[in-house]
Amino acid sequence: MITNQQEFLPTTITFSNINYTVGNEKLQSKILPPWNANVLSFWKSTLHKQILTDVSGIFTPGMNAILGPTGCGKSTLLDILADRKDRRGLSGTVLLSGQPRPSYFKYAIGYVTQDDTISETLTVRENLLFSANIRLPRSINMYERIERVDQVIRDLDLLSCANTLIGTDFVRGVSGGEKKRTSIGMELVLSPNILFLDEPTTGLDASTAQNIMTYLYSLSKQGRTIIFSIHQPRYSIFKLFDTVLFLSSGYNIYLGSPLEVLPYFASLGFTCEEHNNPADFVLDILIESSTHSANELQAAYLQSNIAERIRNEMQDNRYNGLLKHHTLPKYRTELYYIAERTFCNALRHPGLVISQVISVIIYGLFTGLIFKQLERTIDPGVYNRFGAIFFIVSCQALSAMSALEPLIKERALFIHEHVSGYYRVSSFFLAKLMIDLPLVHLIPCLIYALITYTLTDLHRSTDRFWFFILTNLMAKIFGASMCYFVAASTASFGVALVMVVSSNVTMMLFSGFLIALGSIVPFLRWIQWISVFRYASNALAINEFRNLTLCFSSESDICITKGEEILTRRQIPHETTWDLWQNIVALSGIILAFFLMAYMQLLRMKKFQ
Ligand SMILES: Nc1ncnc2c1ncn2[C@@H]1O[C@H](COP(=O)(O)OP(=O)(O)OP(=O)(O)O)[C@@H](O)[C@H]1O
Repeated sequence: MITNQQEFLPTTITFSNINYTVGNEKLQSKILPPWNANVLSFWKSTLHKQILTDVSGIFTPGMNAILGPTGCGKSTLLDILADRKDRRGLSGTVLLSGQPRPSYFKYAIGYVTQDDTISETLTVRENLLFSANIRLPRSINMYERIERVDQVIRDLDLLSCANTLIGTDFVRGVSGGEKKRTSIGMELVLSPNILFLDEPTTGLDASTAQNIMTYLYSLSKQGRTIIFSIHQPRYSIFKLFDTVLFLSSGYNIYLGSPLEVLPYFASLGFTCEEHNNPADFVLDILIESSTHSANELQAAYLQSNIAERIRNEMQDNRYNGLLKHHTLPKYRTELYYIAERTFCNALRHPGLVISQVISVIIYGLFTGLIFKQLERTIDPGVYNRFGAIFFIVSCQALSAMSALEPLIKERALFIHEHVSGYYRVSSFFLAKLMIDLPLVHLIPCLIYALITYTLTDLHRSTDRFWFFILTNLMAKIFGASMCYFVAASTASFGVALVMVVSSNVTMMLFSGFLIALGSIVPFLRWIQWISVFRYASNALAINEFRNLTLCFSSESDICITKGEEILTRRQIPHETTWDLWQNIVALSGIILAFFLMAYMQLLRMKKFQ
């Protein structure tokens, strides 16, 4: 139970004439008459749609529930009140205790998402500590933060699972209820006056849902304003509410005390059967009502005494509680905590690090066995050496793709934390590069490169060895940089896979190893200049064939062909040192461009939902 009886200055959220539309009205009027909307179903999401219509009301300290049938606009209204919606298509005003919301509003409130966006590879305590460390002001020292986290753990009854991982696809973690309570705890360490929750009971069994709502009720009794959307609450939950707002097709049908719900609907001619749950009773009415009657129900409500009382309360400005100013922590503190979390994440993700290491060992041995005997002959030695080079480069660049799925999964977490003002984008990005790149990419890359170099009969010398390692690293980092960019650009794994595979296949075609570049139609030849496979393979080819003497056959001792001649025949420039290093410079440029584009995409990522 709640032991921290901190009192909060009562804070209200007043909203007037909220209208919200999505899509393009012009597009609808122009496109629909000549075309059938069903045929153009893929355009439907961009067609004009009114989601909320003239929604007004006030939420005061206590339990404020937004109810209604599915798709009626509950989450949309919640996001608008929490300042998480794109302002395009939005009109009306939202006030915080009678004043415009400050710019840091969304960073100073608590917002719990429906699908519990928390780090799955951390324990309950580690997640809470991360939130406390990164979001609490500098004036609160480490001991106080730990004390606050312990307090939240006790309050949320999470002691028994405090050191349990949240859980991934591979590792069973906490239960659904414990995960939801951890999500709430992530916000409570901030001790916010206002807490928004999007469907906090969805997916939970009846007793867990009851526990969560009872806990929220006790929080509201501390003076907090708790605002949440909810689906079909049981009566035992419904009676915990102080204010209920019923929405139907985006119209507010009722806003007021839950105690007055039944008398109000009775006055409209809807009689509730004895022992029926009032929430179920109203939801049944709303499910049966069409948009047209939702409009009429809103008009009836606006003329009621209850609506009149709410309007007076909205004018009243009885409460004046505001939010504490939100400040970001020092850059290096932020970087430290994100890097620490990324490190745990990488180590505890067996699907990534361990499987990567095992697969590169197996693949390294396989490559080594296949290309074990690289004869110093023109035929098949030259052919096999080029094959080995191209294969090694392809393995390095393509194996980075295994990081794509975890990166896409992490996207939702990044968006939630970014929107909630946990950290700067640059510190998130830098921490990922500092930790993920070596752990997830560079170590497997080095293992693969060392095994293949040891087992194959590639041209050996100290200089050649180091250059081989460098080129392998560049190919791998390129693969990783492309995955970062793609994961930052799309939320769909399928689309990401298509983007990565098609770009790599195109670059492979223009490597000069599958088809002579001069044979390709001239207007497509420019692609060779952005082909990472061409630069990396050329670099390794020069490394291999320079100063290599080749014989006519294994049995022959006539060894007069120089490796340089082979390079000339393949039109690979190799005369000067720059000819070799220009490939590394080009690779660095392409890698840098992908990292920059990934960073820009993260910056551009929607701050709204
Ligand atoms: N960007 C958008 N483009 C098109 N339609 C949208 C968009 N955002 C919301 N909608 C539509 O607006 C309506 C309200 O959505 P919202 O998510 O707010 O409903 P909800 O009441 O929370 O539903 P549920 O209870 O099922 O979560 C839905 O019909 C939804 O499809």
